[in-house]
Amino acid sequence: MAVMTITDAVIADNAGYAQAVETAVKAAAAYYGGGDSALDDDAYDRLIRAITAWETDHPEQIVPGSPTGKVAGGVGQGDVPHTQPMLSLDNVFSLEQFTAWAASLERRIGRPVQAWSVEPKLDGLAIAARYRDGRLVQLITRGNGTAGEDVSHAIGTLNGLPGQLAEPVTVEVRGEVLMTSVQFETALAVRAQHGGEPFANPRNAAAGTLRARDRAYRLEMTFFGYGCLPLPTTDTELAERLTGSSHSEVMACIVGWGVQTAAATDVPGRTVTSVLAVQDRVEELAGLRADLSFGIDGIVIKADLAADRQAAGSGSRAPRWAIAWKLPAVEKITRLLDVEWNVGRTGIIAPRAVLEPVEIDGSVITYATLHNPADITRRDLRIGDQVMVYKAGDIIPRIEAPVAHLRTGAEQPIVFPETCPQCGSGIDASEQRWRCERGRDCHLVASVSYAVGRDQLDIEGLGLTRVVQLTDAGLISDFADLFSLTRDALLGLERMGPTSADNLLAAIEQAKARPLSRVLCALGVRGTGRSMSRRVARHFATMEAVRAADADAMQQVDGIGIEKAPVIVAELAQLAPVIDKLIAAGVNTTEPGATPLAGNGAAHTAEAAGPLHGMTVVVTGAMTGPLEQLGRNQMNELIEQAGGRSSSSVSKRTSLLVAGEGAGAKRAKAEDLGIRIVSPGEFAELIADLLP
Ligand SMILES: NC(=O)c1ccc[n+]([C@@H]2O[C@H](COP(=O)([O-])OP(=O)(O)OC[C@H]3O[C@@H](n4cnc5c(N)ncnc54)[C@H](O)[C@@H]3O)[C@@H](O)[C@H]2O)c1
Ligand SMILES: [Zn+2]
Repeated sequence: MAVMTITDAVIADNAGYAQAVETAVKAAAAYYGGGDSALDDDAYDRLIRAITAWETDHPEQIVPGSPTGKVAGGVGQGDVPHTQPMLSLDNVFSLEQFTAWAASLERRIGRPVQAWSVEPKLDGLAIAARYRDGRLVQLITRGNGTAGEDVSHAIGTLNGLPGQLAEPVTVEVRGEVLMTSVQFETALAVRAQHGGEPFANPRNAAAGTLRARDRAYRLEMTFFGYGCLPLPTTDTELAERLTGSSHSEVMACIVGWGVQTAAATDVPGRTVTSVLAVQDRVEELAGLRADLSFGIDGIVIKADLAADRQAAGSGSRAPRWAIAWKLPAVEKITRLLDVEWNVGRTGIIAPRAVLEPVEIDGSVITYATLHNPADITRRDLRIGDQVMVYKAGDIIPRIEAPVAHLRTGAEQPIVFPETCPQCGSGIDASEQRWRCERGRDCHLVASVSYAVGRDQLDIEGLGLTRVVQLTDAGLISDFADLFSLTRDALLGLERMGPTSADNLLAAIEQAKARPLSRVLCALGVRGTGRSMSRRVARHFATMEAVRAADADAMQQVDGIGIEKAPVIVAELAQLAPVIDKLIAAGVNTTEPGATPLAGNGAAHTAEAAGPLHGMTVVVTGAMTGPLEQLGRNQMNELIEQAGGRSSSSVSKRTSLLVAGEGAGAKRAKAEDLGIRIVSPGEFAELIADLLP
């Protein structure tokens, strides 16, 4: 199990100390008060460790408001006195630390601890529930440990804490209030309906909900008991039974009365008799953490026997007979940079959050799942939000919710797609999970639409609707099948008359003559867009040479590195059936202007002699004259055929700017940098040989 390794911030001087105390107190007040803390637990704990370190070295400078050594950082409030203090817990982070703590406890009580009770440390907030004659009469928060707030208004909203016990006993049950993930999602939805800000995480939602008095809505929470003690009016026999029994016996007793405990979960408390057995159980619980429907932030280990607990006693902040073995933090705050919409194999359109990289439990997280669009709406998520991200074990990281109070006003709404982001078809939004109307054919429609696009094979008359029609009719299973479409097959399609069919066939026929670079681009090899396809085509000159290239040969192409090369080679191999079909259909397999070299397979291109040899050329503004009809991609093709390199941004390395009408910022920048600027007309003369 991971030991905490993150180095803590170091406080440099007294002013830094004062600042740290202020930050920590503010965070704790928000944390325990049900507001949003600006810090995640990990950041808070590191701050506290830094403050503690400073105070150890400068005991004379400790300020009275310091959060260290106090229950709830000293910020808890309330006017209902506790019968016995409700304390914090001391922490350990490793087996060594736990062993040392256990040894010191055994030294203190003067005998070995015979039994340890090992329970999950539920990540919610502590509450005392007072029962009189079996009826739940009062709920009190932990507050400052000595007195808490009366939150009896929450009676009836806590699953697992019955209004009436099975026996008419007078007792105080203590336990944790939290929200399960289902309760949290419901809370977010209800809150959004009422125009409230989202809760940052389940713990925050529980804290806020427990203390809220006059909300127009009620939210359900969950209670797990982990302690029980007598009240002053408890009858003597029961009082003695409670104080004289082992912790595990008391737990069994409250379960019998109808109170829910961790025994009802996948992580029940266990009693074990050795430190090593404690460690085993801790590891087991840690392994189960990711799959739980509620948060745990550690494991609580208690001396089970009443005699051991009494002998150990308590300090002012924490009992000496119990310890929290903390697990690594699985929740961090980071920024939501963007939302991507990915289409899965079956056409499911799933949003995915792009995050400012953040380290959680040893791995760097850059993406998080958002499941479905309703998830986003429920959370009122916005681009730029600070968000609480959760990642435990092997689960996919998820965004719990935004930390709404950290908003600056610069956050932007998340734009939902109106058509399928992969193929452009309609979206079926009737269910929670959106789906492309093409379902499993989405990828086919997308890849064919891409292949026939203007910058690839440029087949006129093959818009999305036609591609969908051909796909739905089962006439194509990849874009190469287009070249074997028959007139009869086309005529069988709806809204396809003889003229349209002939036009389409003619357009397809024309596409067979496209240069190799266009054909390569149409294949849609990952990581190779238009300009990379041109470079590959010019380098190898023929499809045969491209296919014969291994990773080493592929790496000779300008811009293809050691990582990309094998990926391209592998993808081309996978596309072999499609390429074979293209060749069989008579599609052109050569690049004009490039001639293949024997030997190393690299082509000898005309570029050495080209008029733009060695130049980096940028095009901006509207083209006129002989270049008027050319799109950017075609301009770039020309530049590269002329031996130059095309680029989209002006920098010191730019050799030439072709500035058409309406050229603005790029022109100004080129002027600043003293770069040569030509008009479209001048440029056309420069490359006149290459123009048709
Ligand atoms: N993010 C913030 O700004 C911020 C501010 C303050 C505190 N915190 C976090 O709160 C924690 C410390 O606060 P704390 O004193 O509330 O908790 P603690 O870690 O000292 O533990 C004591 C609490 O554990 C809970 N608990 C859960 N399961 C239990 C079990 N089986 N038996 C007994 N107790 C159990 C009880 O509520 C009890 O009050 C730290 O981890 C800190 O990161 C965060
Ligand atoms: Zn689609």
